[in-house]
Amino acid sequence: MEMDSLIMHKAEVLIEALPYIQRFNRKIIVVKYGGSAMVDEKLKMNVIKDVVLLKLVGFKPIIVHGGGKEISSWVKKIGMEPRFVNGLRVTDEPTMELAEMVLNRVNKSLVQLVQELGVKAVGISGKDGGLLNVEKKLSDGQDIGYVGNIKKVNPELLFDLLEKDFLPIVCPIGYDDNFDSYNINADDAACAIAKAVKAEKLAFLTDVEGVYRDFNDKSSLISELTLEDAEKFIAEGNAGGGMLPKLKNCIDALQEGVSRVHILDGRIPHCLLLEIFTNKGIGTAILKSGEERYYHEV
Ligand SMILES: Nc1ncnc2c1ncn2[C@@H]1O[C@H](COP(=O)(O)OP(=O)(O)O)[C@@H](O)[C@H]1O
Ligand SMILES: CC(=O)N[C@@H](CCC(=O)OP(=O)(O)O)C(=O)O
Repeated sequence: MEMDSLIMHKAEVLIEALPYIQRFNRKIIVVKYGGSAMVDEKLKMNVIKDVVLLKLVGFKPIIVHGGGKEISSWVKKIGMEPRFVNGLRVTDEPTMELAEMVLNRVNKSLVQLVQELGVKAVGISGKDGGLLNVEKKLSDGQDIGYVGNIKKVNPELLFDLLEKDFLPIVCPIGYDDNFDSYNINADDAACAIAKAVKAEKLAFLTDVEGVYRDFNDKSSLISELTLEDAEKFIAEGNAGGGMLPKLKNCIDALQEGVSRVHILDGRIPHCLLLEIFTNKGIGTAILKSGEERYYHEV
């Protein structure tokens, strides 16, 4: 591209972003950053740069992160075999201890990256300020150990942090009423937090392009799903593995007041910016019927 047209193109990209910047000004965006999209430091930095940019242009982002892959690798290191039932980790006492250590470590590594970029971040778990109050979760009646079902969210601490211009980074560990520690699926934590703070947007960053109509056919990526489509998709058995809890959480979030939910490929550099600031968007958007995906007003 010629120098002049390159500069012009850059200006056009910024202008295209304008309605989105206006639309989301001072609005809360919850970004669920999955462990499967944390494969290397460069990728992590790209994701964090996007979130920092969102913050600096006036959005109020909250990161809720996972770290499932890293927990599994540490479980193996201590000679145990990771076990999952319906996408949830079977969490005995040693696994609980390890999961909390690993998630706290991931948490502080994200805090560091944000702060290296000059934005103030505070890393907390669901224990802090009573953010996530849980009860023991059973999976199809089966005892899967210290896995938490979120009973109540107390978002006060998050509002205080946002008010003081901090970027909150939350790891999915919580207490029950007896102050026993529980491991929470990070998608569940992100959804519960997005509902409690009435987020404008909830974006799941994962390791697939989005939702495929047929998981074995990579050309069947769905760019938009209505709530009803998503319910039908699940009922027909098309969502397996980790996508099932993710889609259920998407439906729950939309029904409980979150305006837009997205499933994005966190391995694509700057996937968040591409989704939020361009008229093309990427990944899968789950919308209420009649809602438009893009904003055009200036
Ligand atoms: N129809 C589908 N479309 C996309 N992904 C699917 C589908 N069905 C099952 N999956 C699985 O869901 C996974 C994403 O969920 P998960 O592994 O829990 O990610 P994360 O760690 O980001 O939460 C994908 O890697 C894929 O294997
Ligand atoms: C109960 C349960 O399954 N907890 C998850 C918490 C981390 C998580 O959800 O991480 P991802 O988002 O990277 O999958 C786990 O132990 O793996």
